[in-house]
Amino acid sequence: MTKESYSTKTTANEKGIHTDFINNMTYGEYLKLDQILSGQERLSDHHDEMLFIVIHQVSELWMKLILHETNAAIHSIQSGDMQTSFKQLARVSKIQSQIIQAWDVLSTLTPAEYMEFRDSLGQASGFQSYQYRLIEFALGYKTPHILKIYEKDAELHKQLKEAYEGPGLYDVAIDALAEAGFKINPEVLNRDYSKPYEEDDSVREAWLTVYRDVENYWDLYQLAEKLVDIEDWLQQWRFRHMKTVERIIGFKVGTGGSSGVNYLKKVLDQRFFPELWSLRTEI
Ligand code: HEM
Ligand SMILES: N[C@@H](CC(=O)c1ccccc1NC=O)C(=O)O
Repeated sequence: MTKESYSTKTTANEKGIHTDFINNMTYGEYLKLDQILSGQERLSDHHDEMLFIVIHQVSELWMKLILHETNAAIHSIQSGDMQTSFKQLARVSKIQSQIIQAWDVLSTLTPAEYMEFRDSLGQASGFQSYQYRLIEFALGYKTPHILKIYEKDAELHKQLKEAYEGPGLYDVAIDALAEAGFKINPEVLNRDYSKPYEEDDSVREAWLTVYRDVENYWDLYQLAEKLVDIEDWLQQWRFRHMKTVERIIGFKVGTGGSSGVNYLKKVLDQRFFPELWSLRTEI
């Protein structure tokens, strides 16, 4: 052994080992494909259960990126970096338009095929998707009973509670209105983020001015339209979910214990950024 190679060996610290691993790393190792591709375990031996699992997993992966971008956008807005937030929020909308395509694939599942493996799902339901709830919270949409679903898992419950009690995208957008000099009701500015948001006249008036005087409030206008895009896509996702469910299980009750399609129809009435919609009637 030469002195040189000996010395590299003995001085090989963690960084060296890490570099060595990266240099020899394969595509599959980097993407952890062993982990990802070993997670499609059908509980029935039904051919179509694979479709059902993959659609959900793909949707959850996209949700992970939506959360990553939305939380980053919240930070960007808080630090006054509007341009960066526009880029992040535009990406969220594009992802949403991708996820919606999944309903077309799932609609190829016939009602009879689904009924052949539905029993294997037990009481599991999309109702329990914690990433979906984290997205709702990040958008500022809070419903009091939701956290109860996760009470049995202390760590998950803690993570959700933190997001539930923190400011959402709409809260920081309203702060940006105040920052720009708009008179916003102090009760809104100091509100308890864990309470469902209630429409407010001062917020609607501020957005109205932004929409009427776009040239002077270009950043805020762009921010508002990005939020409208996101709510619009989310409602489209909800609508396609509801219609796909009706197409596949009709009006059967849900595995999660809800009334099924009628519950999903009711959820469609809930709004995220109410003033951004109501102002349009007044313009
Ligand atoms: C055959 C396909 C599907 C059927 C029959 C179905 C059915 C249902 C039903 C009946 C509910 C109401 C809760 C319950 O009682 O279970 C629900 C909720 C939900 N599902 Fe699905 N679903 C399907 C596919 C999907 C997919 C692909 C996703 C994507 C991740 C998804 C995500 C959700 C979410 C997030 C909720 C909660 C909605 C809310 O509370 O606002 N579902 N689903
Ligand atoms: N709630 C559905 C079951 C269901 O769709 C589901 C079951 C397990 C994992 C994800 C699911 N997807 C969305 O709700 C049903 O009532 O058939």
